Amino acid sequence: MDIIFLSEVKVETHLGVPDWERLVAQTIILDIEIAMPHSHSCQTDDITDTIDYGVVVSRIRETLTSKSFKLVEALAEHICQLIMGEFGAPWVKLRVAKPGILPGLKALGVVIERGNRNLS
Ligand SMILES: Nc1nc2c(c(=O)[nH]1)N=C([C@H](O)[C@@H](O)CO)CN2
Repeated sequence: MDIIFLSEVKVETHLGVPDWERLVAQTIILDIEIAMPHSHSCQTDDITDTIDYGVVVSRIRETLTSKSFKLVEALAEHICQLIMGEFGAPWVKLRVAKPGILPGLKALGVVIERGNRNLS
């Protein structure tokens, strides 16, 4: 299985349980692993045979600027479903970190995996 990774992707979004928290956009940090449906591009050297990671980042930024979530869990689910649904990835692992929310810790958040990495 081949994996595309996107490390420490900073995205502006409206997120938080209390209503006041969602009034102003905050920066979240994503670490993403995306399984490829096949490894054809390793032989063909052709961008159309793979998942274009630039397009993935653009779609994530686009959707997270237009949407608002209360829970990091719900935001993470939305991003995983977007990547699998729009880009045909059979498996995604996503870490969503909210920095600077609680005193005494750097960041908090969730890690979720969706799909089946053995399908690729
Ligand atoms: N499991 C979770 N717990 C909490 C979340 C969350 O998204 N998932 N969010 C909050 C608040 O938004 C907090 O980060 C700031 O007030 C609390 N707990």
